[in-house]
Amino acid sequence: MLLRHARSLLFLPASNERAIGKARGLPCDMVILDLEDAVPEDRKEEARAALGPALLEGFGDRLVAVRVNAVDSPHHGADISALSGLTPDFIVLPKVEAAAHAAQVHRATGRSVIAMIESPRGIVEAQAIAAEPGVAGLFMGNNDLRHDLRIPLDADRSGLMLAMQSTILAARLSGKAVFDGVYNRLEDPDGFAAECRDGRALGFDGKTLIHPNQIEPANTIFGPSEQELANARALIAGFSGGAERHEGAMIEDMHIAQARSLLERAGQA
Ligand SMILES: CC(C)(COP(=O)(O)OP(=O)(O)OC[C@H]1O[C@@H](n2cnc3c(N)ncnc32)[C@H](O)[C@@H]1OP(=O)(O)O)[C@@H](O)C(=O)NCCC(=O)NCCSC(=O)C[C@H](O)C(=O)O
Ligand SMILES: [Mg+2]
Repeated sequence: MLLRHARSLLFLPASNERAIGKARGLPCDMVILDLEDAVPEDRKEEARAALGPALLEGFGDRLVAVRVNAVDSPHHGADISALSGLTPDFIVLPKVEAAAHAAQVHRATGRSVIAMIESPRGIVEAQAIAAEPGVAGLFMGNNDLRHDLRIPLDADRSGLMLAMQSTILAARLSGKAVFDGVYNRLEDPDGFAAECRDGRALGFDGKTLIHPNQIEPANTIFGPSEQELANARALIAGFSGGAERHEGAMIEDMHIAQARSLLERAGQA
């Protein structure tokens, strides 16, 4: 699967053997083995040691990533050493504030990097980070961002809008994939679905997740839906060029291109 086609990207602590086993049967598009915030200090070594067996057994046709600790963390060096000889599809690098940080990790691991944008400096540098050749995509880190921007955890996302749109803009300028941040409330399916719809409407390709019960709704909402696919097929079938009327709206070449990428995403191009 291409990174930009991923809808559901599930984090789990690399120290959680049960969650690793469970992920192999879940319908997520990417599994992210976390060495950073989901792993307590006294289990970092155990988490690193779990990477080899987990990656060796693999996760079927799901994309696989490892999130290391940030470049300025005391754990970063040991994380990079633990990756020697391992070949996850991507390295997720948190708290990226300079393109050079991502380039450094790409050089050290030989893997494509997904850079997390989760600080004011990261937002300001997002265009340079996304343009770095070793960077395949960007993740929003809205929890860290709320902390740095002093946005209360229970406030809506209006205070994050500039940051999210700047990150999407940066990714698109360089033709990279970009994914929405996690939703923390595990027992609020309506709130989760609303945030997925909001994320898709903003332009994110998919959503990072923290729990199995978030996968199906993310897959559905980042879809595309059967109705959207039917509309796309009808649009392409009826189009002969220039500006035309289609079901009461003007369509032009770019609408056909958009319809084709929807079909491509659904494997129906
Ligand atoms: C959030 C959790 C700690 C909740 O755990 P728990 O209450 O134990 O979950 P459940 O009892 O509901 O679990 C039911 C079964 O599902 C499995 N499970 C749970 N979570 C996962 C998962 N993420 N992946 C795979 N499987 C999972 C349990 O093992 C149960 O299975 P079974 O026993 O067989 O029935 C927990 O969900 C969790 O740890 N989630 C991931 C947390 C994480 O990785 N956090 C880091 C990413 S968040 C982030 O990046 C923030 C960002 O940096 C920012 O700044 O915004
Ligand atoms: Mg974070």
